[in-house]
Amino acid sequence: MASGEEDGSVEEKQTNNKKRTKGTIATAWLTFYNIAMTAGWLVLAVSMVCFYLQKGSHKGLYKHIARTLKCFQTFALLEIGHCAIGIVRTSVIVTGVQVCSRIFMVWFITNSIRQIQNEGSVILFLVVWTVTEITRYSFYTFNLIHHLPYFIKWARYNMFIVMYPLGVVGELLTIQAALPYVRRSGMFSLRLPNKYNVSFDYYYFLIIVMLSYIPLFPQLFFHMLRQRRRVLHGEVIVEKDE
Ligand SMILES: CCCCCCCCCCCCC/C=C/C(=O)SCCNC(=O)CCNC(=O)[C@H](O)C(C)(C)COP(=O)(O)OP(=O)(O)OC[C@H]1O[C@@H](n2cnc3c(N)ncnc32)[C@H](O)[C@@H]1OP(=O)(O)O
Repeated sequence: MASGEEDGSVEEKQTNNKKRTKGTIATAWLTFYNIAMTAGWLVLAVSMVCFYLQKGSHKGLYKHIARTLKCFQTFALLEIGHCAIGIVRTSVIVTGVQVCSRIFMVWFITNSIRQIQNEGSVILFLVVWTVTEITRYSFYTFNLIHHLPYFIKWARYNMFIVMYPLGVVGELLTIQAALPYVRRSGMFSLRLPNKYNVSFDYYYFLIIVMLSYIPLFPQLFFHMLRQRRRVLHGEVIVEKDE
C-alpha cells in the first residue's frame, strides 16, 4: 500500500515535471513567435509610412509591402496550430475563421488581382490590420513576460470596437472591386465540359464569401466583446486562480 502511494507520487512528480517542461517550451516559443510577429507588423507600418511620405500617394504601396505582408500574414496560420495543440486557450474555429479570411484576402484577392491593388479599400484594411496586429502581438508578448502596460491591455480590448468594422468595410469593398475583373477573366474558375465534370465559378464564390460576413463577423465581434468583459472587468483573474 505504502509503496503504491510512493509509486503514485513518483508518477505524479514525473507528470508535473513533464507538464512544466512543456509549459516552459510553449511559453518560450510563444514569446519568440509574438516578438517576431510584432516586429514583422512594425516593419510593415514603417514601410507604409515611409512609402507614403516619399511618394505622397498610396499608389504602388501594396506592391512595395506585398512580400512582407504575405510572409507575416501567412505565418499567422501557426495560430490555428497553437489552438489545436492547446498551448493557447482560444477556439480553433474562431482563430481559423479569422486567419483564413485574412489569408484569403491577401493571396486569393489582393495578390492575385493586380488591377485592384491601388484601391483605397486595400489601404484601409492594410492600415487597420497593421495597427491591430502591432497591438495584439505586443499585448501577448508583454502578457507572457508578466510586464503588461495597462495602455496596451486597454488598446487590445477597446480598439477592435472601431477597427473590426473598419477592417470588414475595407475587405468587403476590396472584394467588390475585384468582382468585375474576376467575371471578365474567369480566373480560378472551372467551366464545363472538363475531364473532372465539375464546374466552379470564382465570381459566385466571392459573392458567397461576401455574404458569409453577415453571420460570421458578428460572432467574431461578440467573441471579442466577451473577451473584453472578461479581461477588462477582472473575470479573467477568477479563471486564472482556478
Ligand atoms: C475560404 C475563405 C473563407 C473566408 C470566410 C470569410 C468570412 C469572414 C468573416 C469574418 C471577417 C473578419 C474580418 C477581419 C477583419 C480584421 O481583422 S479587421 C482588424 C480588426 N481585427 C481585430 O481586432 C482582430 C480581433 N480578433 C482577434 O484578436 C483574434 O483573431 C481572435 C481569434 C478573434 C482572438 O480571440 P482570442 O484569442 O480568443 O482572444 P484573446 O483575448 O486575444 O486570447 C485568449 C487567450 O489566448 C491567449 N493567446 C492567444 N493568442 C496568443 C498568442 N499568440 N500568444 C500568447 N497567448 C495567446 C491570450 O493571452 C488569452 O489568454 P488568457 O488571458 O490566459 O485567457
